[in-house]
Amino acid sequence: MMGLQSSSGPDASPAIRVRGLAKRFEAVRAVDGVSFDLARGETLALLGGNGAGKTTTISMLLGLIIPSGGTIEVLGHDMATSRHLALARVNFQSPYVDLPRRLTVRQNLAVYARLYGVPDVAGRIAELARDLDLAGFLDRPAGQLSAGQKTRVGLAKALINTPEILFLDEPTASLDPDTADWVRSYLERYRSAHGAAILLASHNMHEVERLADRVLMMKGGRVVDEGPPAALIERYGRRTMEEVFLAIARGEPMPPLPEGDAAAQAGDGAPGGQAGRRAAV
Ligand SMILES: Nc1ncnc2c1ncn2[C@@H]1O[C@H](COP(=O)(O)OP(=O)(O)OP(=O)(O)O)[C@@H](O)[C@H]1O
Repeated sequence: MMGLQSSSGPDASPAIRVRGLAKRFEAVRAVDGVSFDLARGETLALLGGNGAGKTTTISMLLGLIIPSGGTIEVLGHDMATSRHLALARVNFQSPYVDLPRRLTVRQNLAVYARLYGVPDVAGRIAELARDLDLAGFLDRPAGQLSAGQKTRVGLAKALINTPEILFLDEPTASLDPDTADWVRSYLERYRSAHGAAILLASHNMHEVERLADRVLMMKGGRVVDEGPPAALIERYGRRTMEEVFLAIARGEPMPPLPEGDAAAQAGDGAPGGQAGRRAAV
């Protein structure tokens, strides 16, 4: 059986592979040559100030916006030609998407479960209601929920098809610190139980430090730096990701390159990389 899983087949591919991704809105280069991989089981945070190009990037990964250039592979499928094969196996959560307000939480989840072809709809809803503590408002119209309850329902919707890639936009928005912490632990458990990859957009740097294996810093539609949060904090000589974020957003002077890195990374056309950072900032 091993032989069937060739190293170039869909199962060996990263969760996401993006090369030279670009999107122009008339004169605005919203995304301008972005390349990165998201490994299976990895959590990658997409960071950047307002207008950096995060939402446009995620929208292209979800097939909601057609790129002006570049390629996207999701779970080994080219999004330009076979996006339907990829989209059935991913899902997303965003506080900016409202569920139909008159349908109850249970009805909403059932609609999404059927759209994704979930085999045991009632069973999956019961499971998520237990995991995300929805039981108290499962039969209430979605329009009558508090902001924090809506966030949890949004997560349940995002997990309904047990996705292999989860796109999260501010997953703990409007949650009190205790519930936010609990949701983060739940996401970590979900990721390890299912080997799922997570692409996270968040302005909460504490959340990023806690959840992300790696961070992509975007500015002006380009990736200006990348690395694990601890490595970025060390390289920038700061104490937290919040301070790193501010340093990059404000274009503060870069720290010196670590010994040996300059030669190794100069001219490196690989995703991100210090050469790109120098050029882009
Ligand atoms: N439909 C559109 N038409 C024209 N310009 C757009 C459109 N969508 C986004 N832009 C522009 O593209 C750039 C990137 O926007 P994007 O929403 O991707 O940024 P973002 O990093 O998600 O920002 P935020 O943190 O504010 O959500 C911005 O300059 C924005 O004004």
